[in-house]
Amino acid sequence: MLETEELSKSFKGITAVEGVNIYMEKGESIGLLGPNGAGKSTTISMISSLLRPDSGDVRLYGKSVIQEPNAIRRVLGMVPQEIALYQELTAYENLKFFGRIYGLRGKQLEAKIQEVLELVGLTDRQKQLVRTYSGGMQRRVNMAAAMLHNPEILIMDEPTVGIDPQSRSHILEMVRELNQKQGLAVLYTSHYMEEVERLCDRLYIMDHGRVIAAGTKEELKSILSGEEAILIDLERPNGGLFNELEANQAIIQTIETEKGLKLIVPKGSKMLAEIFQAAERNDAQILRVNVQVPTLEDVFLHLTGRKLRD
Ligand SMILES: Nc1ncnc2c1ncn2[C@@H]1O[C@H](COP(=O)(O)OP(=O)(O)OP(=O)(O)O)[C@@H](O)[C@H]1O
Repeated sequence: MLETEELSKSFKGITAVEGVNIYMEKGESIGLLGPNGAGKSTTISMISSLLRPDSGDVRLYGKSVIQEPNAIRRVLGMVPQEIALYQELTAYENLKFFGRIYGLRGKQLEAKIQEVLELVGLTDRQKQLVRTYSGGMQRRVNMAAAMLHNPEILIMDEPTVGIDPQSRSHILEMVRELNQKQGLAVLYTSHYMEEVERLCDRLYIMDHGRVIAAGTKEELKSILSGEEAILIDLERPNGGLFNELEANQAIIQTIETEKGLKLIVPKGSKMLAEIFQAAERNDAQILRVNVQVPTLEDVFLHLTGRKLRD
């Protein structure tokens, strides 16, 4: 249905996106995952025809979006990262305004406004000024606005950044239902691994403007199928232990965590005795040790050498 061909974009000599190929089938839920500055927003701006690529193209049902931008605007609902609403109008008035831009009028517009308000759970609050809403509620109005023209594809740019946990959970649930029950195709960008794991069928991992890995969650995790993670909770951080483990050739990666350390080791390697000996040598108090199968977070770390969020 939708695909990009070698999309590239630079800003004043800085490469934001380079050679990105992404495709999306009808009704699919795709995640675009990467740290800040990876090029996610730039990519979706080009997909939605808001930004012209330096080279490459976007195709909707085989036709170039650059040549026919209106075709994608008709089928696409876009929820931008920034809240794009009139603060001094009510949610209802905002939706009326956006509905008119989409060419909706009269009873049809009225019915659609009520339908999308219901969808985002704001029917009861529709007559209140948007500025009195929480960030999460404003984001929900943004989503409602993106749904007014019955889009086939919903693109969401980090929709849960900076909002309260209740609204976050509400948004995730809503997106899942729209995708699974109504067959809406979703392109979801995030730097929260758990969100894309919950929502998306397939993932593209971006870093420094490029797609560095793509596939289903299972496919991506199989990159690390030969590895496992050992989580070590320490009474307090211990630099000596970290340095010793980091220097150990048998350990693939040593990462500091909130509670202590995480080691990526070859599957089945019998490292525990060695870890306890190292702890003793460094006077480190181990509270708990857990062995874990790799997560998508580990896959990201493996591919980039960095954590998703610092
Ligand atoms: N309009 C612009 N002018 C100059 N540089 C830009 C512009 N838009 C993006 N960039 C740069 O391009 C790179 C990619 O940015 P982009 O916003 O696409 O990343 P992102 O993955 O969406 O990150 P974030 O989560 O922070 O939005 C960054 O280095 C950014 O500073």
